[in-house]
Amino acid sequence: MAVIKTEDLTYVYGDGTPFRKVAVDHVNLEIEKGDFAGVIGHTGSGKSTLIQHFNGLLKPTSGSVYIDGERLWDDKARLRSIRFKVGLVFQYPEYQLFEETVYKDIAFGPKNMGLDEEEIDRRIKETAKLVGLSDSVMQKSPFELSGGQKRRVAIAGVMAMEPEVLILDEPASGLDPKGREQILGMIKEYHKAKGNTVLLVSHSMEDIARNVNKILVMNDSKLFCYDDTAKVFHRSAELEKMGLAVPQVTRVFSRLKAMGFDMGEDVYTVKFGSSLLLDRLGRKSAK
Ligand SMILES: Nc1ncnc2c1ncn2[C@@H]1O[C@H](COP(=O)(O)OP(=O)(O)OP(=O)(O)O)[C@@H](O)[C@H]1O
Repeated sequence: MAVIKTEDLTYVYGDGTPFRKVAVDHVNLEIEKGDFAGVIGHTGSGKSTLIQHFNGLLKPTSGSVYIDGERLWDDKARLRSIRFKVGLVFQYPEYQLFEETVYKDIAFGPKNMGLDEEEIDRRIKETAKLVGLSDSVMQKSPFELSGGQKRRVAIAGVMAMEPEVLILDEPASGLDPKGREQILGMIKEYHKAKGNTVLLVSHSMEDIARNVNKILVMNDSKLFCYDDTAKVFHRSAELEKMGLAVPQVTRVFSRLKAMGFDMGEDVYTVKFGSSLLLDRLGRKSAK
């Protein structure tokens, strides 16, 4: 069974006003348990509006959202437990840190879930390790930390709730290249360790290509596709028409393919690095 399913999901901002805007338009989607998916689309294509339906932050104007087969909004009292099941990390989550210590900040979500102290402590230690926060940092004020570290704390706070689905809206935005790598690497590690469903909204095709195995493309409020990374990058001409730059390495491989160098499917899974390219070219020219 799909962990997230939508049926004709539609959301309209400002309905009945002159500012009416259909932000999500009849989206039918099934996301399987364990998928690690990138959500891409140009600015204003509906990515954030779509994901905010998955934990009941937004109520569909029409259509339905199911989490683990349960239709959201049928029973409002159940929404709280859905929010524990589907963790949402907003852009710049570090602005929401407020506790005196890093430890207390990460503990906030698990405490709200009503877990006992021992379980909270176990989760905090496990999550801190996963996101690379050392013991010495745990009793510091989050405000003493660097920007990248603050973001780790904020993300760890949601991870410690052990949601079945973790959704992150632009988790690397505003960080320098090293910081981006670290945050994305840590999310990849989390997925590997937990096997939970992870959705990563990003403007950067390079970030997406290197990390996920599925891609959801939004275009003009509609779902363009939800498919394996390799298959989506195969549609590079259509993506470019939508203003979505295909990662450079993929583009190079596409051009080489058009020139008669057939390097097979795996190049679209974006195994970065010139060694692969040289290896493939070497093998081709040796034939
Ligand atoms: N609160 C709001 N009120 C009115 N219109 C909104 C609101 N939030 C978003 N919109 C509009 O809905 C459409 C979809 O916005 P959304 O933020 O979901 O897109 P996005 O793909 O996440 O964009 P970005 O990549 O810039 O974050 C856009 O046209 C946007 O202007």
